[in-house]
Order: sequence, then structure tokens, then C-alpha cells
Amino acid sequence: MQNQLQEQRPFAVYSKPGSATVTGIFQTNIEEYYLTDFTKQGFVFAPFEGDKYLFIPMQESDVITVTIEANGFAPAEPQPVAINPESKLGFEDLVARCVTAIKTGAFGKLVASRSEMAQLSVTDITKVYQNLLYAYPNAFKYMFFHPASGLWMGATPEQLLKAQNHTIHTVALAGTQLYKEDEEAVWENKEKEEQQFVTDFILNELKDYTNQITTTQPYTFRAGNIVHIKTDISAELKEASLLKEVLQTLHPTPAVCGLPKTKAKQFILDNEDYNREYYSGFLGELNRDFATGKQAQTDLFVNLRCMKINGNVAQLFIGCGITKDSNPEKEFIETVNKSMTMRRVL
Ligand SMILES: C=C(O[C@H]1C=CC=C(C(=O)O)[C@@H]1O)C(=O)O
Repeated sequence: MQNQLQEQRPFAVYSKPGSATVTGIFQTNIEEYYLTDFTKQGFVFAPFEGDKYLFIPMQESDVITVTIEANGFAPAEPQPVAINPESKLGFEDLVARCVTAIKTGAFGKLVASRSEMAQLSVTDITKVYQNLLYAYPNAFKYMFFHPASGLWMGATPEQLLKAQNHTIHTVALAGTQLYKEDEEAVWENKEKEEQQFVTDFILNELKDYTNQITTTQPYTFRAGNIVHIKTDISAELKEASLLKEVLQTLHPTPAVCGLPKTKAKQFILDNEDYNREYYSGFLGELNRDFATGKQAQTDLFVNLRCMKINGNVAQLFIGCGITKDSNPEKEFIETVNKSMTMRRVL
């Protein structure tokens, strides 16, 4: 990884939820590749906005898979975050604007986000990635570098799309509360309704491209120090060649953008005062499982609980779903809670 960084060659290192292995795809040249042909095999890193998807093609890369050695790393509880009053007010104002827009009836839901800076306490970034690996076994943990994007890391709980030949799998994720040991999460009707809304949207979007759609019951799903409501959704693609269409239908998901999707995206671009870049984009394997070498396997995740690292400073990206009942201050606190996912490993 250090070599790739020094020579400015793209790479992706990642470990899937529940997996005991880490896979690395190391591009052997410094070319900038973008995804144009969705039948190609490689690793994709897509932004929130636009269709310039960074791509590390398999043919131009060395692939290594290693087993994670147990080390017993226990993430420390981070120091309380010093809250910047200006960014708190700015975010609360954004949430208030979202609520007003939702109340006009134009949106069912919007996702407001912000970024904040944090100092790294270690100089070796591979150590930060190791911490992520040990701290979040059930997330998709990655480190990605490309000269066009810079260095990113994250531990995301949200699958965008898993495809094995014709069978696809996605999730509807919404609702957030702090994880409490030995206590079952109790969800308010408002949160259950919001999550059902997301499930219904996905089912409706998939119906043109798929048959035999099945869903699980909504269940509580832990992601580090917080929990969400999740429904697993599976379906059969009418044709394998529809992968691109399905992907573009699902991205950006209601968990990171809002409903209706196109209008919500424009609202975000007009109202957020920073550039999301690759936060709330997506990333992962396209048409190949690199650990096993199996083809026709796609495994993509939404880029959440992530950060961009520059020297010893990390830019953390965090957002939350806003509905007509949202309270701006509570939503700000939720972003602080979510930021702990990253702060605990820095
Ligand atoms: C947008 C984020 O989380 C999403 C995923 C799950 C639950 C969410 C929520 O309850 O607001 C968010 O929609 C983020 O972590 O930046």
C-alpha cells in the first residue's frame, strides 16, 4: 500500500461483512481509468453526483487476498467532540430548510449531510485501516486510493447491490439510534414508516427489471455504535445485461439522497454548502469476486461512514434522513454520533 501511494498508483483494499480475509487490487500503472463498459471486471469507486466512475481494471492489476490475524483490538471510546457552533448552526439551518421543503409536499424524505475535520493520532494510515478491520467485522471496510479522488477509508453498513448471475440483492436501510448493550431497540412508528417508505420505493423501482421479488421482515441491524432498521430484498434480473440500469436506478439510495430521487438530489446539490465527492457514492467489485476468482459476481456498497485522508487530517462525512417531523438539533446530534464510527479508529 505504501508503495502504491508513493508511486501514485490506484489501489483498493477491502474486507466484506463477516469475512476473515482482506483483498487488495493494486493497479500496476498510473493510468486513470473510468468505467464505461459495465461488463468489465474490476473495482469501481463512484461519486455521489455525475457518471465519472473511477475504475481499477482487473487486467491492469495485481490481486492479493490475505487472512486477517486476530489481534484483539478494542476501539477506544473517543474523547467528546468539541462542537463548532458555526457548523452546528449551519447544519441545523440546512435541516430546517429540508423540513420546510418536505412540508410543501415536494419530498417524502431528504438526506442532509455535512463534513468535519479530525486529527489522526497515528502517522501510519495502514494502522488506521487495521483498526477499522478489527472494529467493524459486520461492515464493508475499505481503503481506496486514486490520484483523482485522493485517499478514502470507510466502514459501511449499506449494501447497494449484490449480483450473482441473475440473482440480485439489495437493502432498505433507515432509522438510527445509539446501540445499547443488553437492550433491544424500540422503534417509533415514524421511524418504521420512514423505513417502509424506502422499502416500497426500492420494490417499485425494481419491478421493471426483475421478477420474483422477495423481502424479509424489517429488523434491527447494528453498525458499530448505532443501530438501523433494515429489510433485505432479493429478486431475479429479467436479463443479466440489466445490471447497469438497476445500478443507476438504485443509486443514490433513499438512505443517502431522498425521495423522489432526482428532485432530492438537485435539492441537496443546491442546498448543502460543501461537495460530497465520493461520500454517498458507491464502491466495490464489478463482475468478479476477487478473493475466489469467480466471475459474474458483483458486490457493491454505498460509501457511508467514510472519510478522506490528507496527511494527518481526516475529513469525515456524515448525514441523516430528514422527514417532516425532524428536529434540527437532534439531527445534528445524530451526525455527531455517526461520526464516532470514524473517530474511534483515528
Ligand atoms: C446518511 C447516512 O446514514 C444513512 C443510513 C442509515 C440511516 C440513516 C438515518 O437514519 O438517517 C441514513 O439515511 C450517513 O451515515 O451518513
